[in-house]
Amino acid sequence: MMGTGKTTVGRALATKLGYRFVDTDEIITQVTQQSISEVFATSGEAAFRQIETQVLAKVCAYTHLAIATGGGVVLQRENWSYLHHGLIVWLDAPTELLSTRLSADDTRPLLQTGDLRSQLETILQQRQPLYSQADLRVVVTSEETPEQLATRILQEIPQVLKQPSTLPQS
Ligand SMILES: Nc1ncnc2c1ncn2[C@@H]1O[C@H](COP(=O)(O)OP(=O)(O)O)[C@@H](O)[C@H]1O
Ligand SMILES: O=C(O)C1=C[C@@H](OP(=O)(O)O)[C@@H](O)[C@H](O)C1
Ligand SMILES: [Mg+2]
Repeated sequence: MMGTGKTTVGRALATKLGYRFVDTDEIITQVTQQSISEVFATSGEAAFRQIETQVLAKVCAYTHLAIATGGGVVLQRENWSYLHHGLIVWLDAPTELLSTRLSADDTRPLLQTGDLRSQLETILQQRQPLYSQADLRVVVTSEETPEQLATRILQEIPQVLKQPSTLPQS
């Protein structure tokens, strides 16, 4: 979800792994030569989603790469086949924390109309079933730095790679 820290924590995670890092929004900004807000304003959300899918389709093929996506990447069914090239981490943060973080932020076009808190709640409610399809859910609180969160993600990844029930019996 927007504001949970995908861009910030994803970068920290890549550093810890010795991986490269890309953010799909940053690539979209580079290829369109427009900010995300400008893409939404001039071309609309549907066009943005098409570009996002094209970018994801390219970057998902790389190994040793941590990818931060936009929070709406879960909305397009075909994106899931690309996401599943890797391990999908869901940063799950309460709307209260998100609204504190994003109250002075005007870079997320979907949050620029109406009351921020209720917008976040509405979008989160719609997307929760999609986010819950991720491989790993990490609950975000205000207490941990991006580096601490990245460390915790690294600690939790082995548990989803080696589900006891899927291991061969010895
Ligand atoms: N663990 C954290 N602790 C404090 N602030 C954070 C943390 N993670 C992200 N932030 C801040 O929250 C805001 C949103 O983070 P960002 O990485 O852009 O989220 P996303 O990419 O999920 O929308 C930024 O201002 C960022 O600096
Ligand atoms: O959730 C969304 O629909 C969006 C999230 C944004 O990225 P972040 O999740 O990094 O804020 C960005 O892709 C765009 O504003 C749409
Ligand atoms: Mg981001």
